[in-house]
Amino acid sequence: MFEVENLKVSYGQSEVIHEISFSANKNETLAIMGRNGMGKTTLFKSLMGILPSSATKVELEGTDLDGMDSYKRVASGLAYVPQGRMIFPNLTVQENIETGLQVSKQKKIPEDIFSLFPVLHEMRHRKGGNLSGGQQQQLAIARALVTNPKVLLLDEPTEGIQPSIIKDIAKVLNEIREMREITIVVSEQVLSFTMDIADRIMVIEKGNLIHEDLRENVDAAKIKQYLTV
Ligand SMILES: Nc1ncnc2c1ncn2[C@@H]1O[C@H](COP(=O)(O)OP(=O)(O)OP(=O)(O)O)[C@@H](O)[C@H]1O
Repeated sequence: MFEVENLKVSYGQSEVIHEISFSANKNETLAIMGRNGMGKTTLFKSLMGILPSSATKVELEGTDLDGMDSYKRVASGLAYVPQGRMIFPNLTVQENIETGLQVSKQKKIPEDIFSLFPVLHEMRHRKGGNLSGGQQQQLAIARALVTNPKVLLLDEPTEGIQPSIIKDIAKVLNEIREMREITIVVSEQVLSFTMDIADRIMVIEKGNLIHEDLRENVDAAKIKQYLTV
């Protein structure tokens, strides 16, 4: 279980995340949806320890992550696929994935990574910068997965990706959850995508979680309203 209680994040004097609390179970996918500027990236960066925050609890399966450096959070089981993917354009696909291996202390990329992403195997000697947006997204997910996370955080994975490829990303995230039984927390603006992967959908607005539905009870019209300006 991944538990966050009363998380606050500020830029200088300006508080942009206001005492957010949520938890996500093992083998659960939670989507946090909201428009641009509502605080999704700030929330994820603070969970990774990239931005300072205060909370009464940030815990992963009993391990207290609050105040921990990013690299220790990764070693404790948190992995992050940032918005914009942030792969290394001048490293090959294989080298990009290998940067994640340092954490898991494995030497070789596990076989299941290439079974999940056959295209990355085909392209393993190409430079990351020469991949399409969808392929780069797969690469960023693969790089995060080789750290053997218990929780995978993905910040707007569909951004800038064409609709047919969005379906593939949804499929692979469902496969990952089935294979590894991990927790996935994804920030998104595309409801059709989150309906394909999420067990639960929350809405973030101006740094507050203001709405929550189980997928089977989703009021699509209401969520779409929150997502349109
Ligand atoms: N470095 C920063 N300094 C000051 N304010 C910031 C900074 N980064 C973001 N903000 C503000 O924090 C709020 C939340 O931004 P954030 O980027 O987390 O939103 P988001 O939901 O991820 O949006 P997007 O999808 O556009 O990235 C916004 O009001 C934004 O202007």
